[in-house]
Amino acid sequence: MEDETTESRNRARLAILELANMISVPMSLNAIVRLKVADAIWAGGANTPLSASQILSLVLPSGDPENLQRILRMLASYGVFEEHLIISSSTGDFSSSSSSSSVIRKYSLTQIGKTLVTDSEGLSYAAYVLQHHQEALVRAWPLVHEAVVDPTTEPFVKANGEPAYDHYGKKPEMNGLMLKAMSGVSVPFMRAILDGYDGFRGVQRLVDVGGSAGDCLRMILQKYPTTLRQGINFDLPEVVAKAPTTPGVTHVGGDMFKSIPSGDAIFMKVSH
Ligand SMILES: C[S@@+](CC[C@H](N)C(=O)[O-])C[C@H]1O[C@@H](n2cnc3c(N)ncnc32)[C@H](O)[C@@H]1O
Repeated sequence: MEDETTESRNRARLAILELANMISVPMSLNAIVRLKVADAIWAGGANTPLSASQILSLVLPSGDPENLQRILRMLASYGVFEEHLIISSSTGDFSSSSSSSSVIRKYSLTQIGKTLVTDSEGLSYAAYVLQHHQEALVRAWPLVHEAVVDPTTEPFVKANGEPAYDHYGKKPEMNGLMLKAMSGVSVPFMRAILDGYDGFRGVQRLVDVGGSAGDCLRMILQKYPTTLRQGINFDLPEVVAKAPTTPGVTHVGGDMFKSIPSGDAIFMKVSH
């Protein structure tokens, strides 16, 4: 039998513990999004390193800075924040020790952290984080093994009694969050695509199947204002009912499994 004390065996034990506790990472991310920490640190571009106490004073009337610091440290280890250790002679900050010279931990945003900052259009990846950790989805995760035991009913349905999009459609707050999450992810993605891709050149009537709020079509229309005459944003009726009015974009509600509108070109983009 293999030696139980070998280095590789010890590494494996640590790895399985880390995997078992992995849920703490997205849940911490969810917490800092709910607390709006990224916008507080960013402060219009300042991105000045702040202590947990300083961040807390910006986001809540009161709270526990030590617990916030635990979350910040955890996410710093995953590259969301940069931790700055500041040597101070004496402060009232909880994060410093009582000795005459102590260390204060401060946090700024990394490139990853900046994806959570609300931009001038009111968008960021924050809604995507929240969308992925809303209760209905979280309820389904412990049932993933059921997809193996009985694949006829997906875990989401077992947990919530109906398929995800039926569920979203009945809950305006989930529907709204889904629209915001998709816009937050798709606008920067589409900007990057359109920088180097010109496959929509010459298309006059373009259909986006599952187009959500219609952001992708809006951006394509902006790139081809003279040739692209009509964008058809096709999505579920509840979704297009909430989509903003956009010049050149016609919102059409329906079920893509039944039929989709015709066009010179039809595209479909998933968020990831
Ligand atoms: C992952 S989102 C992608 C949204 C958008 N294409 C983007 O990339 O930002 C999937 C979209 O498909 C839509 N959808 C789901 N089932 C659909 C159906 N049966 N018919 C039409 N649209 C559907 C959802 O409402 C949602 O807007």
